[in-house]
Amino acid sequence: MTVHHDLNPFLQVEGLSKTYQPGNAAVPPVFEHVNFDIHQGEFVCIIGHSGCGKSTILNILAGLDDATEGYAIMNGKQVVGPSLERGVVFQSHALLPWLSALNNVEFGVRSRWPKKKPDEVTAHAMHYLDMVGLGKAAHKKPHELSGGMKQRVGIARAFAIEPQMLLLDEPFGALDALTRGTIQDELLQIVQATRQTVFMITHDVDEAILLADKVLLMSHGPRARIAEIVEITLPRNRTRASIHHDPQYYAIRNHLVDFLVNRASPSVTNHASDVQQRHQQPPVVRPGLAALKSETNPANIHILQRSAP
Ligand SMILES: Nc1ncnc2c1ncn2[C@@H]1O[C@H](COP(=O)(O)OP(=O)(O)OP(=O)(O)O)[C@@H](O)[C@H]1O
Repeated sequence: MTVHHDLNPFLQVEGLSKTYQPGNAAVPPVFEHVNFDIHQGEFVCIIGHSGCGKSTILNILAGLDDATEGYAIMNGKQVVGPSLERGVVFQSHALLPWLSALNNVEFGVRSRWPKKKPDEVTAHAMHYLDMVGLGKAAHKKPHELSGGMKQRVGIARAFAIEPQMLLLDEPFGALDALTRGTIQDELLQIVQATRQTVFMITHDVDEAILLADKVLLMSHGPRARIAEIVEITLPRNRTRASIHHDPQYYAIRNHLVDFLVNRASPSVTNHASDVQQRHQQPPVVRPGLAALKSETNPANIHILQRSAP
């Protein structure tokens, strides 16, 4: 787990709110007072019930939608409009159907570096296709690829432009469980190799624990908020096969599921003024470390020893 001490986060989201009918007081904002930071190289997941505004937040970070209030500052500049500095992958792969997998990735690479020579563009694109295990399928057209392979091409294309920030909107949502697991492993390896900064929406608690440094938990809308930030304190060398054996795993998993099932309704006990709330950072919790402490607590070790056969 990397501990970040820099005071200037790479991405700073401050007082963000979205109202679809700003002039109509009867229509409350979808979300409000959304504050969080993302540091360079961090992988951040956001989880919350359907309709709380996750995709809207991602689209605002991508520059594809505008906030009603508040702003996002990336690398010292306010996010306004789309940019190749931010790569986006949606649930549907959005490949150009008449181009091969390689040509689809090359298309992104050429847009990002128009002066790159053709053989450099190809080598660069192949490097990322190899990373997602598609080197051999590089010349196939999208209709010749499975759903999982198409999504891999989309991921290769997004990583290949080496954006400052990658925004993933449920990229594996439409895939079967087996394919999803394989691509999660690949993504984990790529992220560990590139230290790419990622903001990802997922509905899958296990996916979030596997991939994220921290998970933003969103309360229900309307007036949804980031209710809590959960630090995933598991060591970074995670694998899908071994993660369940870590004593922290179930504590973190239970914490996330408990939030979604029991605690996602907005709190009515926040007495801070509207202005205070607009700048209030969500509490940060580390349920994994609490589990580790209780494991090393002499009282618990005693119980474990007594109950051993
Ligand atoms: N163009 C629009 N006009 C009016 N309301 C909208 C518009 N787009 C989204 N909304 C509403 O804003 C809310 C948030 O939508 P959003 O897609 O961001 O939620 P989400 O958390 O990503 O949902 P899901 O998990 O189902 O994808 C929803 O209640 C939705 O109906």
